[in-house]
Amino acid sequence: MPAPHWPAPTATTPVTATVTLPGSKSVTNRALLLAALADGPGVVRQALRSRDADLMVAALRALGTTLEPMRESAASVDWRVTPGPIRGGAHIDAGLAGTVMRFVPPMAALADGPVSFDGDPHARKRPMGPILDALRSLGARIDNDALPFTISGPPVGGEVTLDASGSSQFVSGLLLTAARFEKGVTIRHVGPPVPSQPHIEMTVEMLRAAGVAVDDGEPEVWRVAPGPIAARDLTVEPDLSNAAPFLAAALVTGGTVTIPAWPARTTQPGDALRGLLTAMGATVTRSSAAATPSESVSPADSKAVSPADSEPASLVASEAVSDLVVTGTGEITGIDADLHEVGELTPTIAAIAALASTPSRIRGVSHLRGHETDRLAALATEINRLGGDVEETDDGLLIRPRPLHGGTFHSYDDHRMATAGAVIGLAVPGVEVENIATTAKTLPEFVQMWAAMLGSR
Ligand SMILES: O=C(O)C1=C[C@@H](OP(=O)(O)O)[C@@H](O)[C@H](O)C1
Ligand SMILES: C=C(OP(=O)(O)O)C(=O)O
Repeated sequence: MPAPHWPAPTATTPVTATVTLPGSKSVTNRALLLAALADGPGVVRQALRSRDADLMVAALRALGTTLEPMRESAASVDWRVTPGPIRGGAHIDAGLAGTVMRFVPPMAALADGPVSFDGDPHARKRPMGPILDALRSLGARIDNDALPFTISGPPVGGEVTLDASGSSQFVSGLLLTAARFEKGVTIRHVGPPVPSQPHIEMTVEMLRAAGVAVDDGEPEVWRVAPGPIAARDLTVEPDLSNAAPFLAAALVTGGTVTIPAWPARTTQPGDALRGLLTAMGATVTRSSAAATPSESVSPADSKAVSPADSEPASLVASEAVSDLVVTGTGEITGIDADLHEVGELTPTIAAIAALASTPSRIRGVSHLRGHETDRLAALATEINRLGGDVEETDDGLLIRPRPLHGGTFHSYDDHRMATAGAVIGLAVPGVEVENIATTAKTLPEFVQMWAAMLGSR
């Protein structure tokens, strides 16, 4: 029997809360994969625990990597990762995780036997063609153009041309394993612009921090020399994209939300929230003040690893962090924004825009049709179901102000749709989110954290 819909809590007063977020999905899954490919045992601290991260852990174990928890809590875990010979004969469940279905196949191609992949029903619809074709031209054999498929190798590497306009993960996936291919890999993108550039920068930075030579000097070309990937001890930053719905609550309720440990410098696209929320009427500041314990919201775990007791930070981990403080007035201004580089923020920005007093236009995100669901269609359908006025365009959404009413907000198994419903529910009584449990993809404790933010625990 399906779980009952989640009645999204309405905020009756301005929210005042400090919200501590677990680790970034994108950094966690890159760090684990690189550790599995490294030249010796390494450590990944404050790794996220979530469905996508669990799927990555299971995939790496199936391929012969040993992952042992050194310290764990409900929301995060410090992993000791010991690489092993890459084992064939494995079956990998990618779930609905882009980082598993695009990052693991290049590693699996190096296994000593065939490796099969499958995922959730919708995962079979997510674009895979360009990365599978690229792996073929580098020497792998693959029996399909999407999930499910079986891959065998080994690929020797070399030069490949692909169209990565559908997903930056095609580039990141090849880059992460490229140094382990005999000839390395040169990737040349041909086609409309590649989205999510910060995620590619994240990949390049993490590779360089592991001693891999990456030349990205020529636009849309990435060259990775063959060589070892150094084992590291790194600490994962908090997930700034998952900060989005919580920070949205400050705008929607005219309150203040503080996120501790916001990195001074990061490749996470969530950092763009500072500018986006300012444009929508928030005041955004950084402060080094410690969180007030009584107001603090963190995933329910008494043993949580706090950034303060972690080991020395790596390049990717924050060398300097501060609190990010977002304050709203309750009045929201619409926005005209190209979210091409930060597409995963779109559902939250659209939810805030649906509550604004002026129209919004979101552009540059046609690739969102290949995400967990067609996010443009899903956002338009669900906001309009609540009485909204949202129009899909070729590459985005037009969102015009209109009073909303309660009703069911479908999540389409998309964590960011579910949290978008929660944001709207803050201001609109009677919103019920279908399948709120899908937030487990990247933030299993979303419901508890949301309730705690609203002061109802
Ligand atoms: O590499 C990554 O970790 C990600 C890249 C982006 O994918 P797309 O380029 O497909 O949007 C982003 O949307 C996704 O959530 C995570
Ligand atoms: C697009 C997303 O995820 P994935 O890594 O599965 O592509 C996302 O988290 O918004």
